[in-house]
Amino acid sequence: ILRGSVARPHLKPYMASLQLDGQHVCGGFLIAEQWVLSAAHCAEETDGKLFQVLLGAHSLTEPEPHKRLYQVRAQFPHPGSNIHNNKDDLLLLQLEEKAELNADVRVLPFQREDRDVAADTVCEVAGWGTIDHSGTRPDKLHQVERPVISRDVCNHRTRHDGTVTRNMMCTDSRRKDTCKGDSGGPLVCGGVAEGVVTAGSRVCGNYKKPAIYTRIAPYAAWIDGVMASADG
Ligand SMILES: NCc1cccc(NC(=O)c2cccc3[nH]c(C(N)=O)cc23)c1
Repeated sequence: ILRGSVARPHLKPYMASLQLDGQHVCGGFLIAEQWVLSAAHCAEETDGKLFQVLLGAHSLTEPEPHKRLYQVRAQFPHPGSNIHNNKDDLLLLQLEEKAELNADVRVLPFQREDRDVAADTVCEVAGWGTIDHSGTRPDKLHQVERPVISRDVCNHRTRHDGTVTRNMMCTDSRRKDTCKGDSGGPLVCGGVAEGVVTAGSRVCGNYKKPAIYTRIAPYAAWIDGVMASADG
């Protein structure tokens, strides 16, 4: 998160850190007791290894009362996701067991109504992604508030030039923005997850390249289907 602030500890109890060999790779969030939603791009360079999911954390390194690292039973990238574009950039992770819910570990509801969030709506996004252009990685969760911009503005020739589909949404990226390692985290508007951070053009903090999110509502049926089929 560029030019945001350290989040209030444990006030985003749905946040997950997707880790490999103890290193934070991407964000994610708890959508059900045994399920985390993130971005498919996060699993691209993992060489087939499964993530571990850290829940209940504020600091990535310090001991905290409800912090716990969960093993992942299975990962389900959306079948339409691919390395060449941002389409269907969603990843479902089934935890090895149900997460123990408490004050620091909570499920976040996601939007099921497929209707665009109005432009200028101020939403918030959090993550353990890089916090400056030197690539400094924070120990503590950061957050930032960002206004939604219309798909037409985001698709302008000088911005994302028509590549933002109806299944995506954008927020203004002037100065304050998401960045490397924030992918997979939720864009939360009015207490509901409306989008999932995607790296998009990978650019951070440049107003010419607004942040792009995969809208969740269009994928509600896919999410329900995977959870139902895997839970048995
Ligand atoms: N503001 C939009 C936004 C949201 C989330 C992430 C990103 N930016 C990256 O993720 C990124 C940035 C720079 C080098 C990079 N190399 C790689 C990589 N996977 O090798 C990713 C990146 C941008």
